[in-house]
Amino acid sequence: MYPGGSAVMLRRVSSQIGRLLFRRTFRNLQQTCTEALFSTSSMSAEAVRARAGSPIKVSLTDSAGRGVFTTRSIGSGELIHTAKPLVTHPSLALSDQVCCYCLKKLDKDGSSGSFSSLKGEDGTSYCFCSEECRDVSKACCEVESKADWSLYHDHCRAQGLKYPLMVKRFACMVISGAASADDLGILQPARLLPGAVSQVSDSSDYHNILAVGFNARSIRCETQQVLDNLDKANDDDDKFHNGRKETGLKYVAEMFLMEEEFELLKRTLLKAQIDERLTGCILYHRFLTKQWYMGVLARIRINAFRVELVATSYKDLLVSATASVAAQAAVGNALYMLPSFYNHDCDPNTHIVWIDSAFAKLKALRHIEEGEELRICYLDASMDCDARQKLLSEGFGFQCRCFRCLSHD
Ligand SMILES: C[S@@+](CC[C@H](N)C(=O)[O-])C[C@H]1O[C@@H](n2cnc3c(N)ncnc32)[C@H](O)[C@@H]1O
Repeated sequence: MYPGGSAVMLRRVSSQIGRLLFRRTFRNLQQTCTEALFSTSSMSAEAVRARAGSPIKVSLTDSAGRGVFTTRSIGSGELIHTAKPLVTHPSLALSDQVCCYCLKKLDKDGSSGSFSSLKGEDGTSYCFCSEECRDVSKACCEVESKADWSLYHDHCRAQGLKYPLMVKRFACMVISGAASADDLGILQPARLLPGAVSQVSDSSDYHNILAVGFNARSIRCETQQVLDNLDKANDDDDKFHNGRKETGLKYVAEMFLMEEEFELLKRTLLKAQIDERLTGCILYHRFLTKQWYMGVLARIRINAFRVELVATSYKDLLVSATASVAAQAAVGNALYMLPSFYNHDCDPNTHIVWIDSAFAKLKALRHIEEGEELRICYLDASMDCDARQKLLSEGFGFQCRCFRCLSHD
Protein backbone atom coordinates (compact mmCIF):
# COMPACT_ATOMS: atom_id res chain seq x y z
CA MET A 1 0.00 0.00 0.00
CA TYR A 2 2.86 2.38 0.81
CA PRO A 3 5.81 1.46 -1.41
CA GLY A 4 7.77 4.63 -0.67
CA GLY A 5 7.38 4.30 3.09
CA SER A 6 8.46 0.69 2.96
CA ALA A 7 11.51 1.47 0.86
CA VAL A 8 12.83 4.26 3.03
CA MET A 9 12.41 2.36 6.24
CA LEU A 10 14.04 -0.76 4.85
CA ARG A 11 17.10 1.22 3.88
CA ARG A 12 17.43 2.42 7.45
CA VAL A 13 17.43 -1.04 8.94
CA SER A 14 20.80 -2.51 8.22
CA SER A 15 20.71 -6.03 9.66
CA GLN A 16 18.66 -8.93 8.40
CA ILE A 17 16.91 -9.17 11.78
CA GLY A 18 16.08 -5.51 11.60
CA ARG A 19 14.55 -6.04 8.17
CA LEU A 20 12.41 -8.90 9.38
CA LEU A 21 11.27 -6.96 12.42
CA PHE A 22 10.47 -3.94 10.33
CA ARG A 23 8.45 -5.94 7.80
CA ARG A 24 6.39 -7.38 10.64
CA THR A 25 5.80 -3.95 12.18
CA PHE A 26 5.03 -2.42 8.82
CA ARG A 27 2.51 -5.14 7.98
CA ASN A 28 0.84 -4.68 11.38
CA LEU A 29 0.70 -0.96 10.87
CA GLN A 30 -0.56 -1.20 7.32
CA GLN A 31 -3.34 -3.27 8.76
CA THR A 32 -3.89 -0.86 11.65
CA CYS A 33 -3.89 2.00 9.19
CA THR A 34 -6.39 0.35 6.89
CA GLU A 35 -8.58 -0.58 9.82
CA ALA A 36 -8.22 2.84 11.34
CA LEU A 37 -9.19 4.59 8.15
CA PHE A 38 -11.83 2.28 6.93
CA SER A 39 -13.39 0.66 9.95
CA THR A 40 -16.91 -0.26 8.95
CA SER A 41 -18.36 0.24 12.43
CA SER A 42 -18.14 4.00 12.32
CA MET A 43 -17.86 4.68 8.64
CA SER A 44 -19.88 7.64 7.45
CA ALA A 45 -21.23 8.04 3.95
CA GLU A 46 -18.39 10.46 3.23
CA ALA A 47 -15.82 7.97 4.45
CA VAL A 48 -17.30 5.32 2.18
CA ARG A 49 -16.80 7.67 -0.75
CA ALA A 50 -13.21 8.31 0.35
CA ARG A 51 -12.65 4.60 0.63
CA ALA A 52 -14.07 3.91 -2.79
CA GLY A 53 -11.86 6.57 -4.36
CA SER A 54 -8.94 6.40 -1.92
CA PRO A 55 -6.96 8.80 -4.13
CA ILE A 56 -3.71 8.79 -2.14
CA LYS A 57 -0.49 6.90 -1.63
CA VAL A 58 2.55 7.38 0.62
CA SER A 59 5.83 7.74 -1.25
CA LEU A 60 9.26 9.27 -0.83
CA THR A 61 9.60 13.01 -1.46
CA ASP A 62 12.77 14.70 -2.71
CA SER A 63 13.62 16.49 0.50
CA ALA A 64 11.07 15.83 3.27
CA GLY A 65 11.18 12.07 3.87
CA ARG A 66 7.92 10.31 3.15
CA GLY A 67 4.86 12.22 2.04
CA VAL A 68 1.30 11.72 0.82
CA PHE A 69 0.60 11.99 -2.92
CA THR A 70 -2.57 11.99 -4.98
CA THR A 71 -3.32 9.18 -7.40
CA ARG A 72 -5.90 11.24 -9.30
CA SER A 73 -6.87 14.87 -9.54
CA ILE A 74 -8.90 16.19 -6.63
CA GLY A 75 -11.44 18.99 -6.72
CA SER A 76 -11.32 22.01 -4.45
CA GLY A 77 -13.17 21.29 -1.21
CA GLU A 78 -13.28 17.53 -1.83
CA LEU A 79 -13.01 15.18 1.13
CA ILE A 80 -9.80 13.26 0.43
CA HIS A 81 -10.15 10.76 3.24
CA THR A 82 -11.16 10.40 6.87
CA ALA A 83 -8.91 9.17 9.66
CA LYS A 84 -9.74 7.35 12.83
CA PRO A 85 -7.50 8.19 15.80
CA LEU A 86 -5.02 5.61 17.07
CA VAL A 87 -4.42 7.34 20.42
CA THR A 88 -6.38 10.22 21.94
CA HIS A 89 -6.36 12.06 25.23
CA PRO A 90 -8.79 14.75 26.35
CA SER A 91 -7.53 18.05 27.75
CA LEU A 92 -7.23 17.47 31.50
CA ALA A 93 -9.83 20.10 32.35
CA LEU A 94 -12.39 18.43 30.07
CA SER A 95 -12.15 14.77 31.01
CA ASP A 96 -15.73 14.71 32.34
CA GLN A 97 -17.08 16.76 29.45
CA VAL A 98 -15.83 14.93 26.36
CA CYS A 99 -15.85 11.32 25.16
CA CYS A 100 -12.78 9.55 26.45
CA TYR A 101 -12.11 8.06 23.00
CA CYS A 102 -13.44 10.31 20.23
CA LEU A 103 -13.34 13.59 22.25
CA LYS A 104 -16.90 14.46 21.25
CA LYS A 105 -18.48 16.99 23.60
CA LEU A 106 -21.05 15.53 25.97
CA ASP A 107 -24.05 17.65 26.84
CA LYS A 108 -24.26 18.23 30.57
CA ASP A 109 -28.05 17.97 30.41
CA GLY A 110 -27.71 14.49 28.96
CA SER A 111 -29.44 15.19 25.62
CA SER A 112 -26.45 13.92 23.61
CA GLY A 113 -24.99 12.81 26.82
CA SER A 114 -22.65 10.27 28.19
CA PHE A 115 -23.46 6.73 27.10
CA SER A 116 -21.76 5.34 30.17
CA SER A 117 -18.84 6.25 32.34
CA LEU A 118 -16.18 4.81 34.58
CA LYS A 119 -14.76 6.42 37.72
CA GLY A 120 -11.02 6.10 38.12
CA GLU A 121 -9.08 5.37 41.29
CA ASP A 122 -8.11 9.07 41.41
CA GLY A 123 -11.63 10.36 40.72
CA THR A 124 -11.09 10.92 36.97
CA SER A 125 -14.18 10.33 34.85
CA TYR A 126 -13.90 8.15 31.77
CA CYS A 127 -17.05 9.00 29.78
CA PHE A 128 -18.13 7.62 26.43
CA CYS A 129 -20.51 9.16 23.91
CA SER A 130 -21.60 5.87 22.34
CA GLU A 131 -21.48 2.14 22.63
CA GLU A 132 -18.88 2.05 19.81
CA CYS A 133 -16.53 4.40 21.63
CA ARG A 134 -16.96 2.49 24.86
CA ASP A 135 -16.22 -0.81 23.14
CA VAL A 136 -13.10 0.52 21.39
CA SER A 137 -11.55 1.95 24.55
CA LYS A 138 -13.10 -0.05 27.38
CA ALA A 139 -10.13 -2.37 27.94
CA CYS A 140 -7.64 0.49 27.95
CA CYS A 141 -9.77 2.66 30.25
CA GLU A 142 -10.23 -0.21 32.67
CA VAL A 143 -6.45 -0.44 32.99
CA GLU A 144 -6.02 3.33 33.18
CA SER A 145 -8.74 3.76 35.80
CA LYS A 146 -7.02 1.35 38.18
CA ALA A 147 -4.15 3.75 38.75
CA ASP A 148 -4.01 7.00 40.67
CA TRP A 149 -2.70 9.51 38.11
CA SER A 150 -2.88 12.57 40.40
CA LEU A 151 0.89 13.10 40.55
CA TYR A 152 1.40 12.45 36.85
CA HIS A 153 -1.40 14.84 35.93
CA ASP A 154 -0.10 17.46 38.39
CA HIS A 155 3.32 17.21 36.75
CA CYS A 156 1.80 17.66 33.27
CA ARG A 157 -0.35 20.58 34.45
CA ALA A 158 2.55 22.30 36.19
CA GLN A 159 4.83 21.94 33.14
CA GLY A 160 2.06 22.59 30.60
CA LEU A 161 2.65 19.21 28.97
CA LYS A 162 0.13 17.32 26.87
CA TYR A 163 2.13 14.63 25.07
CA PRO A 164 3.08 12.61 28.19
CA LEU A 165 -0.68 12.15 28.69
CA MET A 166 -0.82 10.44 25.33
CA VAL A 167 2.15 8.24 26.22
CA LYS A 168 0.27 7.26 29.39
CA ARG A 169 -2.83 6.38 27.35
CA PHE A 170 -0.74 4.41 24.85
CA ALA A 171 0.97 2.52 27.70
CA CYS A 172 -2.47 1.53 29.02
CA MET A 173 -3.48 0.41 25.52
CA VAL A 174 -0.41 -1.84 25.41
CA ILE A 175 -1.12 -3.33 28.85
CA SER A 176 -4.75 -3.96 27.94
CA GLY A 177 -3.71 -5.69 24.72
CA ALA A 178 -5.33 -3.02 22.51
CA ALA A 179 -1.94 -2.08 21.01
CA SER A 180 1.58 -3.48 20.70
CA ALA A 181 4.49 -1.71 22.34
CA ASP A 182 6.10 -1.09 18.93
CA ASP A 183 2.97 0.01 17.07
CA LEU A 184 4.18 3.58 16.59
CA GLY A 185 7.65 2.55 15.42
CA ILE A 186 6.94 3.40 11.80
CA LEU A 187 6.31 7.07 12.56
CA GLN A 188 9.08 9.62 12.34
CA PRO A 189 10.47 10.58 15.76
CA ALA A 190 11.36 14.13 16.80
CA ARG A 191 15.02 14.99 16.44
CA LEU A 192 17.03 17.09 18.78
CA LEU A 193 18.16 20.44 17.53
CA PRO A 194 21.45 20.10 15.64
CA GLY A 195 23.10 22.65 17.92
CA ALA A 196 22.26 20.59 20.99
CA VAL A 197 23.26 17.36 19.33
CA SER A 198 26.70 18.57 18.38
CA GLN A 199 27.31 19.70 21.94
CA VAL A 200 26.59 16.40 23.58
CA SER A 201 27.53 13.75 21.07
CA ASP A 202 28.99 13.14 17.64
CA SER A 203 26.11 10.91 16.74
CA SER A 204 23.00 12.41 15.21
CA ASP A 205 20.93 9.41 16.18
CA TYR A 206 18.20 10.69 18.44
CA HIS A 207 17.80 7.45 20.32
CA ASN A 208 21.48 6.96 21.02
CA ILE A 209 21.76 10.46 22.33
CA LEU A 210 18.71 10.21 24.51
CA ALA A 211 19.64 6.75 25.71
CA VAL A 212 23.03 8.06 26.82
CA GLY A 213 21.54 11.00 28.62
CA PHE A 214 18.60 9.43 30.28
CA ASN A 215 19.44 9.07 33.92
CA ALA A 216 19.96 11.70 36.54
CA ARG A 217 23.68 11.05 36.98
CA SER A 218 24.56 11.18 33.32
CA ILE A 219 22.31 14.21 32.85
CA ARG A 220 24.34 16.04 35.49
CA CYS A 221 27.56 15.03 33.70
CA GLU A 222 26.07 16.14 30.43
CA THR A 223 25.11 19.53 31.79
CA GLN A 224 28.72 20.00 32.79
CA GLN A 225 29.90 18.69 29.44
CA VAL A 226 27.64 21.09 27.55
CA LEU A 227 28.99 23.99 29.60
CA ASP A 228 32.62 22.83 29.30
CA ASN A 229 32.31 22.45 25.55
CA LEU A 230 30.87 25.90 25.29
CA ASP A 231 33.67 27.38 27.34
CA LYS A 232 36.25 25.64 25.18
CA ALA A 233 34.51 26.62 21.96
CA ASN A 234 36.35 29.25 20.05
CA ASP A 235 33.31 31.26 19.07
CA ASP A 236 34.01 34.90 18.35
CA ASP A 237 30.37 35.54 17.74
CA ASP A 238 28.69 36.00 21.14
CA LYS A 239 25.21 35.68 19.70
CA PHE A 240 26.06 32.35 18.11
CA HIS A 241 27.77 31.17 21.30
CA ASN A 242 24.79 32.13 23.45
CA GLY A 243 22.38 30.54 21.00
CA ARG A 244 24.23 27.23 21.26
CA LYS A 245 24.39 27.51 25.02
CA GLU A 246 20.66 28.13 25.21
CA THR A 247 19.98 25.18 22.92
CA GLY A 248 22.26 22.90 24.89
CA LEU A 249 20.65 23.86 28.17
CA LYS A 250 17.17 23.42 26.74
CA TYR A 251 18.14 19.91 25.80
CA VAL A 252 19.41 19.14 29.29
CA ALA A 253 16.22 20.58 30.83
CA GLU A 254 14.16 18.37 28.49
CA MET A 255 16.13 15.36 29.64
CA PHE A 256 15.33 16.13 33.26
CA LEU A 257 11.65 16.48 32.51
CA MET A 258 11.51 13.25 30.57
CA GLU A 259 13.30 11.42 33.34
CA GLU A 260 10.75 12.67 35.85
CA GLU A 261 7.80 11.77 33.64
CA PHE A 262 9.07 8.32 32.88
CA GLU A 263 9.74 7.48 36.53
CA LEU A 264 6.33 8.83 37.50
CA LEU A 265 4.56 6.83 34.80
CA LYS A 266 6.32 3.61 35.69
CA ARG A 267 5.82 4.08 39.43
CA THR A 268 2.12 4.87 38.99
CA LEU A 269 1.53 1.79 36.86
CA LEU A 270 3.49 -0.54 39.12
CA LYS A 271 1.75 0.83 42.21
CA ALA A 272 -1.64 0.18 40.65
CA GLN A 273 -0.80 -3.54 40.64
CA ILE A 274 -2.74 -3.95 37.45
CA ASP A 275 -2.00 -7.66 37.15
CA GLU A 276 0.42 -10.05 35.57
CA ARG A 277 -0.25 -8.48 32.14
CA LEU A 278 1.93 -5.51 33.07
CA THR A 279 4.85 -7.70 34.18
CA GLY A 280 4.41 -9.78 31.03
CA CYS A 281 4.49 -6.69 28.82
CA ILE A 282 7.62 -5.37 30.53
CA LEU A 283 9.41 -8.70 30.37
CA TYR A 284 8.57 -9.76 26.87
CA HIS A 285 7.95 -6.63 24.85
CA ARG A 286 10.73 -4.22 25.82
CA PHE A 287 7.97 -2.05 27.22
CA LEU A 288 8.06 0.67 29.86
CA THR A 289 11.81 1.08 29.54
CA LYS A 290 13.33 4.55 29.28
CA GLN A 291 14.14 3.92 25.62
CA TRP A 292 10.54 2.89 24.94
CA TYR A 293 9.20 6.00 26.70
CA MET A 294 11.50 8.32 24.78
CA GLY A 295 10.79 6.66 21.45
CA VAL A 296 7.02 6.95 21.91
CA LEU A 297 7.20 10.52 23.21
CA ALA A 298 9.46 11.53 20.33
CA ARG A 299 6.95 10.16 17.82
CA ILE A 300 3.93 11.66 19.51
CA ARG A 301 5.62 15.04 19.69
CA ILE A 302 6.12 15.21 15.95
CA ASN A 303 2.93 13.57 14.78
CA ALA A 304 0.10 14.34 17.23
CA PHE A 305 -2.57 16.88 16.41
CA ARG A 306 -4.31 19.29 18.74
CA VAL A 307 -7.99 18.64 18.16
CA GLU A 308 -10.16 21.72 17.83
CA LEU A 309 -13.74 21.00 16.89
CA VAL A 310 -15.52 23.14 14.36
CA ALA A 311 -18.20 25.19 16.08
CA THR A 312 -21.52 23.55 15.23
CA SER A 313 -23.80 25.75 17.34
CA TYR A 314 -24.09 29.37 18.40
CA LYS A 315 -23.06 28.28 21.91
CA ASP A 316 -19.86 26.66 20.55
CA LEU A 317 -19.13 29.77 18.55
CA LEU A 318 -19.38 31.91 21.67
CA VAL A 319 -17.13 29.55 23.62
CA SER A 320 -14.40 29.59 20.98
CA ALA A 321 -14.71 33.35 20.58
CA THR A 322 -14.17 33.86 24.28
CA ALA A 323 -11.43 31.24 24.74
CA SER A 324 -8.59 33.56 25.62
CA VAL A 325 -5.95 30.86 25.98
CA ALA A 326 -5.49 28.95 22.73
CA ALA A 327 -5.33 25.60 24.53
CA GLN A 328 -8.84 26.10 25.88
CA ALA A 329 -10.24 25.81 22.39
CA ALA A 330 -8.85 22.30 22.06
CA VAL A 331 -10.78 19.29 23.34
CA GLY A 332 -7.63 17.19 23.43
CA ASN A 333 -4.92 15.63 21.31
CA ALA A 334 -4.95 12.77 18.85
CA LEU A 335 -2.48 10.67 16.90
CA TYR A 336 -3.32 9.13 13.52
CA MET A 337 -1.52 6.86 11.12
CA LEU A 338 -1.96 8.28 7.62
CA PRO A 339 -2.15 11.97 8.62
CA SER A 340 1.26 11.49 10.24
CA PHE A 341 2.79 11.20 6.77
CA TYR A 342 1.58 14.60 5.60
CA ASN A 343 4.41 17.11 5.21
CA HIS A 344 4.14 20.82 5.86
CA ASP A 345 3.69 23.81 3.57
CA CYS A 346 3.02 27.39 4.67
CA ASP A 347 0.61 27.67 1.72
CA PRO A 348 -0.95 24.18 1.94
CA ASN A 349 -3.24 22.47 -0.58
CA THR A 350 -4.95 20.35 2.09
CA HIS A 351 -6.31 20.90 5.57
CA ILE A 352 -7.39 18.68 8.41
CA VAL A 353 -10.68 19.40 10.15
CA TRP A 354 -12.59 17.95 13.05
CA ILE A 355 -16.32 18.53 12.95
CA ASP A 356 -17.72 17.08 16.15
CA SER A 357 -15.13 14.50 17.20
CA ALA A 358 -11.49 13.41 16.77
CA PHE A 359 -12.43 11.53 13.59
CA ALA A 360 -10.45 13.71 11.20
CA LYS A 361 -11.33 14.83 7.71
CA LEU A 362 -8.62 15.68 5.20
CA LYS A 363 -9.99 18.14 2.65
CA ALA A 364 -8.57 19.77 -0.48
CA LEU A 365 -8.17 23.52 -0.20
CA ARG A 366 -7.90 23.93 -3.98
CA HIS A 367 -7.82 21.86 -7.14
CA ILE A 368 -4.96 19.36 -6.89
CA GLU A 369 -3.41 17.59 -9.88
CA GLU A 370 -2.79 13.85 -10.04
CA GLY A 371 0.64 13.00 -8.59
CA GLU A 372 0.93 16.26 -6.57
CA GLU A 373 2.06 15.99 -2.97
CA LEU A 374 -0.63 16.78 -0.41
CA ARG A 375 0.64 19.11 2.29
CA ILE A 376 -0.98 20.59 5.36
CA CYS A 377 0.13 23.57 7.46
CA TYR A 378 1.56 22.59 10.87
CA LEU A 379 1.08 26.05 12.35
CA ASP A 380 -0.95 29.21 12.16
CA ALA A 381 -0.30 30.28 8.57
CA SER A 382 -0.97 33.92 9.44
CA MET A 383 2.30 34.13 11.40
CA ASP A 384 5.11 36.05 9.75
CA CYS A 385 7.92 34.27 7.93
CA ASP A 386 10.55 34.53 10.70
CA ALA A 387 8.14 33.28 13.35
CA ARG A 388 7.10 30.33 11.14
CA GLN A 389 10.70 29.41 10.39
CA LYS A 390 11.63 29.53 14.07
CA LEU A 391 8.72 27.33 15.12
CA LEU A 392 9.28 24.78 12.37
CA SER A 393 12.98 24.60 13.06
CA GLU A 394 12.65 24.32 16.84
CA GLY A 395 9.50 22.21 16.92
CA PHE A 396 9.92 19.98 13.89
CA GLY A 397 13.63 20.19 13.10
CA PHE A 398 13.45 21.40 9.51
CA GLN A 399 13.94 24.60 7.60
CA CYS A 400 10.89 25.35 5.51
CA ARG A 401 11.71 25.97 1.85
CA CYS A 402 8.19 26.41 0.59
CA PHE A 403 7.40 29.09 -1.99
CA ARG A 404 6.09 31.50 0.68
CA CYS A 405 9.19 31.15 2.85
CA LEU A 406 11.57 31.48 -0.10
CA SER A 407 9.83 34.71 -1.10
CA HIS A 408 9.94 35.81 2.56
CA ASP A 409 6.16 36.24 2.61
C1 LIG B 1 4.63 14.57 10.59
S1 LIG B 1 6.12 14.14 9.88
C2 LIG B 1 5.72 14.08 8.18
C3 LIG B 1 6.13 12.77 7.54
C4 LIG B 1 7.60 12.54 7.46
N1 LIG B 1 8.14 13.20 6.26
C5 LIG B 1 7.92 11.05 7.45
O1 LIG B 1 8.72 10.61 6.62
O2 LIG B 1 7.40 10.35 8.30
C6 LIG B 1 6.98 15.66 10.09
C7 LIG B 1 8.42 15.62 9.66
O3 LIG B 1 8.53 15.57 8.23
C8 LIG B 1 9.56 16.43 7.78
N2 LIG B 1 8.96 17.55 7.04
C9 LIG B 1 7.66 17.91 7.02
N3 LIG B 1 7.45 18.95 6.23
C10 LIG B 1 8.65 19.32 5.73
C11 LIG B 1 9.10 20.33 4.84
N4 LIG B 1 8.27 21.23 4.31
N5 LIG B 1 10.42 20.39 4.54
C12 LIG B 1 11.30 19.51 5.07
N6 LIG B 1 10.94 18.51 5.93
C13 LIG B 1 9.63 18.41 6.24
C14 LIG B 1 10.27 16.95 9.01
O4 LIG B 1 11.33 16.08 9.31
C15 LIG B 1 9.18 16.85 10.06
O5 LIG B 1 9.71 16.76 11.36
